[in-house]
Amino acid sequence: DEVPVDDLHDAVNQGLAQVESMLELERRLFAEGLTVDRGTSAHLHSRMVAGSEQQQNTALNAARILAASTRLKNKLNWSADEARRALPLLSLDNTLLKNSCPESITCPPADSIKYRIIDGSCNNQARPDWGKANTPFQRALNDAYADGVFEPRESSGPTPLKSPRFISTSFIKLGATTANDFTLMLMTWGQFITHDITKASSFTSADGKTPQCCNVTSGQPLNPEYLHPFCLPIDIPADDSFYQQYGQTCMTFVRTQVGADYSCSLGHAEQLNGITHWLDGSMIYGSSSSELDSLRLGRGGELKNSTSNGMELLPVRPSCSDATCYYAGDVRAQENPQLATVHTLMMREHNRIARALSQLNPLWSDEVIFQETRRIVIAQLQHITYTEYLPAMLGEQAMRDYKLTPAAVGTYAQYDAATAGDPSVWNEFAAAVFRVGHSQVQGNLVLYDSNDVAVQDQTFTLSNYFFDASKLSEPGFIDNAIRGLTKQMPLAINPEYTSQLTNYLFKGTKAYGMDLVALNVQRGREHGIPDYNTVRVFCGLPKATNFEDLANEIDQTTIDSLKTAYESVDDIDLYIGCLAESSRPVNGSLLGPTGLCIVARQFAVTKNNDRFFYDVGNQPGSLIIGQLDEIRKTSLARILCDNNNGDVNTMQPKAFRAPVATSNNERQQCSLIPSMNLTLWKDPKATPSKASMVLPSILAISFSALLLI
Ligand code: HEM
Repeated sequence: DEVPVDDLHDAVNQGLAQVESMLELERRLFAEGLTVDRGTSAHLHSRMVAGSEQQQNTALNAARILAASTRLKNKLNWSADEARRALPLLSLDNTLLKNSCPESITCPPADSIKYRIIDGSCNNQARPDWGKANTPFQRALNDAYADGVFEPRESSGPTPLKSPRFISTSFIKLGATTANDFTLMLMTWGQFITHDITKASSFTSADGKTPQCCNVTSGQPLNPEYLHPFCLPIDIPADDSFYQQYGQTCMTFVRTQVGADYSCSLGHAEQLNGITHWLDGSMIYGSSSSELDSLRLGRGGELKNSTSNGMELLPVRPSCSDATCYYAGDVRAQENPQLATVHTLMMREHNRIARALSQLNPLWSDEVIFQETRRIVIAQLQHITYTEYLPAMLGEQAMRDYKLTPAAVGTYAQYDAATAGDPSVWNEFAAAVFRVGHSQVQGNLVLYDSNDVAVQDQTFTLSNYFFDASKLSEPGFIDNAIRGLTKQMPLAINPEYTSQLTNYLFKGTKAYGMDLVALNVQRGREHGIPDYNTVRVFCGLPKATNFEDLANEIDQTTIDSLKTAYESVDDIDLYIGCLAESSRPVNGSLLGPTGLCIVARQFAVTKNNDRFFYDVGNQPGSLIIGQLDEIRKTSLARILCDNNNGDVNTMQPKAFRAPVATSNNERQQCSLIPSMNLTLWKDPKATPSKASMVLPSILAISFSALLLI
């Protein structure tokens, strides 16, 4: 039915007013000191999920649209389903919210775009916004907001869902079962590429402050009148086996910034992805031109760096004095030292290639060398992810079933802009499923010397080094960490976690930190992610009518612990369901069927809709066949060999797999590991011809002659 125009305008006015009062309340709360303090775990967490200034503006505009959507839904007494259906049909074009909609993007002609635009826009001319930074996630399934707009998912029955911390303590076991066929690099690469494609930022004020959602002095919940509207603190049961001793019954949690899409209509909340959705090296190069400017050296196509103890390290922020001074294309680069090591190696790889291209093509400008190098590094990143990482996570069968394997010869012929779809990251993937990788995290990091012997005094505990990459400048650290990452095993993906993540996340100098499992569960609920049973059906599995129906995919012990956490089989959080499934992984994969289906389909979406994907031919940005063949020789092992501090001379060819003879993957001399031949990038047009070299010499001679006179 038609919605009365007056009701629409009223809702718009009320939406605008509601956000104004939110800002007013925010000023009052912040004046009373209700922001997160430096040095607390909440502060480190806010660094992990910090949004840019541009993101904050976009998010506030979207909050206005959301507030109007809720007002209208309430006014017209719509059910959640009615709201879901009707709101997106209501255009804001003729309302005061028109200015809150994103402005349309104009692209240069497709033929002229040889290199990816840094913010991810204009990959597909028909939808220039697709994949751009600061655009919303998309969803594989309908949202599961309780009100069809923004209220977190609720229980399927009369009893409310249990607190995420309760779910964590009743379902997750502390343990350290390892995945013996793999290396810890599999975990770190998973985190590295996560930071290339997805970043949900918590709501932050215009001046970059994060609301505090608990009473930090007492550790108890805040009085509701002090709660910022974007706060959604996690209840900690009073008898919690860990936090009880510290008197904590509240874990701070801020909801994610929301975004508005280009349809300029009302609708449910869709969270904002602060970085480009493409697998395009944005964690190396940034997702905006200002970020890129701050990363480029401006000479020889290189990236900025710093030097310490003779080592090339990430650049250091000016006038920074704490442990978090390095920076890269993503603010999470120093979240842990191993991740910062991989960032350092990829920065070095960029500079290594830039120097080689500059030698081959002395006449190329900084810009050309930079862009050609960036294109090669992104191609390597994609190649390693699709030929080494994903086969290890998903198995060879799934690589075939989901057509994820890039072309081994020639080019991939099927890219067509007219049929390419939306490449945006799926909310279900980012807010729930891919987070199962957290289960692979080791609590103690072991480093190995050049004899592959563990260096006892370099072994460290993760929670002492969150957002502290100071170790990277210690002599020997990077090379020993490379050997550690390619020798130490990750934990298996299963319901066992290290307490470093479940009790000590971002603890800093305190005795306790946050619980990442609880954060993940709360995040899934507040993003309106559907429950596990619903997603099972989307993935082709039968709907379970009771817990025992899960027995084909989940082992009995794990089903029993699901029963302690949930009243109904329809309540299971997607992230927890996928962890539970990995107790019975699909043959050849580390994931159960639902987790595998979502991860595989996400990576298909990311690859197939990307005009610049490295094996796509016949596009202005395509690599020529000879170059593509060189990219195919690349491997993570080669990158580790090429960019260490000089002490890593051997490496197993498959760096994500254990260095053992039984799988024909022993460490071998680096010289035996194939490498790219960069002469394929020698530009015949750009080589100084004899004539062009004669001219400058004549000029130089004449100039000296003039000086002599
Ligand atoms: C030491 C290692 C790691 C730590 C400390 C860590 C920590 C975190 C934290 C604090 C968040 C934000 C939680 C929230 O408030 O919602 C997060 C998000 C996430 N993590 Fe990790 N993580 C690690 C490794 C990994 C790995 C190995 C993977 C996957 C293989 C992964 C995948 C994700 C994903 C997909 C997100 C959501 C990102 C977004 O959309 O913003 N993480 N992680």
